[in-house]
Amino acid sequence: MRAMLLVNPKATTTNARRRDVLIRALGATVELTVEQTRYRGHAATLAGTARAKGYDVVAVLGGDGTINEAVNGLLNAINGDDAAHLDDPSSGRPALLVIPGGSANVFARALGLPNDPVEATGAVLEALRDGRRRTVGLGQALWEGESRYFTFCSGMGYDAEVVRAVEGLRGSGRKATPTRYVNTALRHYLATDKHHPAMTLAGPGIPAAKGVYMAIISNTSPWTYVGNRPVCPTPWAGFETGLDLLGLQRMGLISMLPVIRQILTERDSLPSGRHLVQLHDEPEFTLTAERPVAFQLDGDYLGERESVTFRSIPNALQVLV
Ligand SMILES: Nc1ncnc2c1ncn2[C@@H]1O[C@H](COP(=O)(O)OP(=O)(O)OP(=O)(O)O)[C@@H](O)[C@H]1O
Repeated sequence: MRAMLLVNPKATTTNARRRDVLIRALGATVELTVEQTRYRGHAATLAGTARAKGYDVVAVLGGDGTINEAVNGLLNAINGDDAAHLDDPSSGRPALLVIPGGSANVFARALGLPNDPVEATGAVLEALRDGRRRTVGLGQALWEGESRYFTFCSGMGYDAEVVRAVEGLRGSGRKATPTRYVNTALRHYLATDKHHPAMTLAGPGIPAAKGVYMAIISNTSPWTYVGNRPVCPTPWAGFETGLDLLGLQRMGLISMLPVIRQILTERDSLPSGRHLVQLHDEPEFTLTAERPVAFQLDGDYLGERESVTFRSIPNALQVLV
């Protein structure tokens, strides 16, 4: 079995020692090629090359950003995606293996992997030896002739504004810790527009919902973690179903506090409240905005957009887990 390991040396919790331990462990089980990412987007190119060269596995040591790039490289194949037309498209692409090396590691943890890289390495090695695979669906966002796949979430509005603000802080050298996200979210709440909702949600078979301030689009649950606590605005979302959505039509504290309390409490029922828009297991929907709205995907800020379509891509990848 041939595997390409992509290491992002700049990811928050990745270091040379962890990388070397992992290389030794994986190298004893598979024929291993190791590549370090050198710039933004490099993981996509490397994963695309791995697929073109017929590798069986693409392994990633890094955070959710690097995993997102690798997944996009695997699906946007260099010579076109000939797997999309297979009954099971995942079987025509290298399998994915992830070892958490970022700050939040949402994708890895949502798959049930331990957040500790050493323990996670043990778990994925076992999966590799036993051939244990899980087929997962992905989300795809499409806007203005562009598109990108996402593994766990996308968002428009306030949450994307917070992602943008945290990215700004990281640009000035500060790390993205859970505390920093929470503090930035609280500070930014004072600045976000709470009086002029910009978005309308619509889709095939979905009644139009107007006046949406922010929307979280999920391919799995949890949406994120604050430390060890899972945050679940869309508790029914899963890798094996279509996309879920939670939209907020009120941004005042009286409306938001009960919702925040509910999504921070582990529960199987959907959040309840009068000004919520919720979708479960949908193949496609579109958010259109009266003015450009902040947009994020797997925690990566992607600018301001006026219309984004979200599509579920079933059976997209096999993950060794
Ligand atoms: N050599 C590099 N130098 C600078 N940036 C890089 C390099 N290699 C990859 N990147 C970029 O770093 C970004 C962040 O990496 P990654 O997501 O792996 O770690 P993280 O940000 O610590 O984790 P998380 O996404 O969980 O917060 C990615 O978008 C990737 O494009």
